Amino acid sequence: MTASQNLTIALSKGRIFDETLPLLAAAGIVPAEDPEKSRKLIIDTNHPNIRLVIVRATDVPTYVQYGAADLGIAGRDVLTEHGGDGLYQPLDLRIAKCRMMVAVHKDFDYATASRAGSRLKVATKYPNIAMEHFAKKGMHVDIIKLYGSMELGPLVGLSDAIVDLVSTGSTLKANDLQAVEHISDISSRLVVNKAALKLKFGEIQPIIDAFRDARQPE
Ligand SMILES: Nc1ncnc2c1ncn2[C@@H]1O[C@H](COP(=O)(O)OP(=O)(O)OP(=O)(O)O)[C@@H](O)[C@H]1O
Ligand SMILES: O=P(O)(O)OC[C@H]1O[C@H](OP(=O)(O)OP(=O)(O)O)[C@H](O)[C@@H]1O
Repeated sequence: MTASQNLTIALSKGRIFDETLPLLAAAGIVPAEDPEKSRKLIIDTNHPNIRLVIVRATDVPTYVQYGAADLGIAGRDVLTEHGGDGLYQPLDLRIAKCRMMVAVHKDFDYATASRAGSRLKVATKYPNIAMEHFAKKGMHVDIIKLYGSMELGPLVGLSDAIVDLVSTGSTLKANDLQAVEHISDISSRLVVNKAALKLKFGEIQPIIDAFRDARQPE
């Protein structure tokens, strides 16, 4: 019998970690620590050869692409912005579900602004997704790249619109914004380094199978 190979799984703290815990459990993997309580970036598990690395959500594809992690879990938003080079995406895990939307201040006349051929200023953390969306509509936009709190953009005159994630809608509502266009449905996916899948197939495939069986129905 050959010894099991080491596996590294990249996860982000917060909702992805929380929603991944039941899937990990279904694969028999239990983290030794809670990353919310620990400052450690490498978390051991009940398997001596499986460890978790805790990284920013937007960095998960990069760790997996370069093979610093064999597997990772990332939102479709993050994967689309990254481009997906070097990544095998076998499974939609149906977690961290939300929608990518265009939103504006509730008093802003978006219908007119988007028709008149005027340039629209759009603040977003997702410049590629936003560019593609407005290009398809034939609209000219100036993209302003932000790293968070996009909802502030229209309130302080930084932008006319935002492209951001919406779940309950309460962040938009609390900031007098409204969604005007749906760009795409978002959920998180399992991503696997393509070389690791070949070299560590015996370790990785059972995890893919366990996640597939344990995910919520559509
Ligand atoms: N309100 C939400 N409801 C459900 N899923 C969400 C929501 N906001 C974001 N997500 C999904 O969860 C993923 C992780 O979001 P999270 O808030 O943990 O990281 P982040 O703060 O967006 O990323 P980073 O730390 O890299 O800036 C996102 O990429 C998206 O796919
Ligand atoms: O429609 P809602 O249920 O209000 O959710 C939408 C909010 O969720 C996300 O932010 P998040 O909570 O991840 O904060 P962060 O981007 O600062 O991490 C997103 O960027 C919105 O601001």
